[in-house]
Order: sequence, then structure tokens, then C-alpha cells
Amino acid sequence: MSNLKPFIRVAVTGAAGQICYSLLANICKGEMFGADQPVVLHLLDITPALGALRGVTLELEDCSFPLLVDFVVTDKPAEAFADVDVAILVGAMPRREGMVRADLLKANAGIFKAQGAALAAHAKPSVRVLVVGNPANTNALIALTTGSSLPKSAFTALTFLDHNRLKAQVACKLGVAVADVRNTFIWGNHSKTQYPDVSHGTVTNADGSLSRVMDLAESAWARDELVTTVQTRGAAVIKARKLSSAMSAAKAITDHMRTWWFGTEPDDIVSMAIYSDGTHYGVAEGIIFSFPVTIDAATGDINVVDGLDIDAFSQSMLDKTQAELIDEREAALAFLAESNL
Ligand SMILES: NC(=O)C1=CN([C@@H]2O[C@H](COP(=O)(O)OP(=O)(O)OC[C@H]3O[C@@H](n4cnc5c(N)ncnc54)[C@H](O)[C@@H]3O)[C@@H](O)[C@H]2O)C=CC1
Ligand SMILES: O=C([O-])CC(=O)C(=O)O
Repeated sequence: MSNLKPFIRVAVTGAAGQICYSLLANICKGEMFGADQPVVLHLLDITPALGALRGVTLELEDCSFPLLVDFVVTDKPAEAFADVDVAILVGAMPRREGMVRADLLKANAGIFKAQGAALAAHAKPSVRVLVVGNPANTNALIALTTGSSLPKSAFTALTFLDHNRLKAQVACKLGVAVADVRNTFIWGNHSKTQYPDVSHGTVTNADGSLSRVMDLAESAWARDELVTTVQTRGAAVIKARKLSSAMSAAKAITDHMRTWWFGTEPDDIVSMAIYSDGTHYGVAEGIIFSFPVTIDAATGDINVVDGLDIDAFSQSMLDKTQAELIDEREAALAFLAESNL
């Protein structure tokens, strides 16, 4: 008798792209939902990419993953989101030469408007959605707006890559293991205005005691070099690889969904971009903002960690990233209204 659970349906968009080339294997190996959780993959891409996606599915077959029950390949959001438990929205219009951020927002507003509506119409009411395609926070807000029959809490955007980058930078600087770095997190937008915050960070020592990151590192490093390194890490990867982060993005997507599925470890705090309801740290209502959060394993509820001290430097960083998200929201909503997209 098999002791596997009943299968779940997982939609992945942009399935022919480079992030998904790593991500799909992570899912099928059980790294996201557990080694006893079979999956049916719903793979969405645009029509011209279906040939390449067929190549990916040939390889999925060849991997002979015991947890992969079946897959659906489609260029239609309605089919991709039919009855899904989870939707990972990776596919997006990439920035092309000569495009300004506003062009990118506009192109993606149309895509995520359609996908939000299709999710609301076809996915399970309990669906959990993670938006990865950039600009991730605002794309998630558009999907949430048109998918409004789903709870706002169903929509998240990825800042776990920034979270992992921050932890790794701190561990490297202090010469400690990443697993021993805690309470460092990302606030705001997945963009150059994000605030990688180590002001509450701790390092667990060999005897179990805690040291504060700010007592071990100079504050000039923590507020300047570290912040800039994490904010511009995506650009550094693009410059070196001539392609954007893919292995690390797939790992972060896996971390985000696994944490949402199974809950946070005791004493752990992670970073996720979620709908701001206006009740945390003075952040405006109606944007998708990255907060320090914990996740209740029993319910899957994502809870903002309240009550952290925000000093003047941190407040100025929060204000800046919030202002950018409000601008992005206004631009994206204006495009939707103007062009009746
Ligand atoms: N939030 C984050 O931390 C990160 C976000 N990203 C973003 O993730 C996205 C994907 O990155 P890659 O896989 O490297 O890009 P890629 O260009 O290799 O693949 C994107 C795939 O999406 C597909 N696509 C485009 N429009 C689509 C639509 N309307 N529906 C379904 N599929 C569609 C494309 O055909 C392509 O196969 C980009 O927007 C990138 O900027 C990348 C790294 C980190
Ligand atoms: O800019 C990009 O497309 C890649 C990205 O988001 C990152 O690496 O953080």
C-alpha cells in the first residue's frame, strides 16, 4: 500500500523559461510540498513557447519522478488554473532594450489582470498564489484586484530571494553559517528600493547564546554596503551571467512555498510580500509589501511580526520603498483604466 497523499494540482506559468527549468525539478523531487505529496503540474506558457515547453515535458518524463502523477500543457490561463491548489506565476513580459519601467508595468498589468480573473474563475477557492514575474509586487496587486472573489491573503509576491541574499551576505561577512543567522528581513518592494534590514538580526553562537549582528558588524557596513549589495544583486547576476537569476530564484520560490505550506520553524521569521491592510508599521493599505512574517502551520495564515522597533534610518527606508510601490500601483491601475486592458 502506498503511503502517499492524494495529489495536488500546481500551476506554473512561464514554464518554458529559465527559472522553471530548475523549479519544476524542485517541485517534482518533493522539496516544496514534501516527499509524500504527489503533484499534477499545470504548465502555462505563451503559444510561441509551446515547442520549447514540449522539450521540458519530454525531460520531465525522462526524470521518472515518482511524485509526478501527470502534467497539463497549455497556452490558456483557464485550463492552466482549473481546480489548482497552488499557482506560481513566473511568466511575465521581460524588459527589452529601450523599455522604461512604465512600459514594463503596462505590459504586465494586462497579463496579470487576465491571470487574476482566470484564477478567481477556475482555481480552487483555497488556492495559494505566488507572483514571481517582475514587477512582482505590483503584478500581484493587479492579480489580486481582478481576482477579487479570492481572499486577499491568497496572493503573495516573492522577496524570499532577497531574504536569502541578505542572510548569505551577513553569514559571509561574520564568518558564520547561514543557518545561524536569524531575524534579518526584507521590507517593501522587490526592487532597488527594498530595505534589507539587519537591525534586529542575531547570530546563534556555538553555546546557544545569541549575539546581535549590529554588535558584530560596523553600522556603516550594515546601512550602506550591505543594503546596496542586496538591492543590486539581481543586476550583478545579470551583468555576470548575461541572464537573470534562475537557480537562486527557483530555490527561493521553493523556500517560499514550502514555508507557506508547512509553516515557519519556531523562532524563525521570513520575508514575504503580502497585501498591506494598513495596520502594520504605518504602511499604506492597498499595496503588496514585503514584511517580516511567520506562518501558522495549521491554517497557513501569514502573520506580520508586529512590535519591532523602527529607528529613524529604517523608517526612511520604509518610506522610500512604500512611495515606489504607491507610484507603481497608480501607474498600473491608470494603464488598466485608460486602455480598458
Ligand atoms: N521576484 C523575484 O525575486 C525574481 C523575479 N524574476 C522574474 O521572473 C520572471 C521570469 O524569469 P525567467 O524565467 O528568467 O524568464 P524567461 O524569459 O527565461 O522565461 C519567462 C517565460 O515566461 C513566458 N511568458 C511570457 N508571458 C507569459 C504569459 N502571459 N503567460 C505565461 N507565460 C508567459 C515566456 O514565454 C517565457 O517562457 C521575470 O519577470 C524575472 O524578472 C526573476 C528572478 C527573481
Ligand atoms: O531583474 C530580474 O529580472 C531578476 C531579479 O528580479 C532578481 O534577480 O532579483
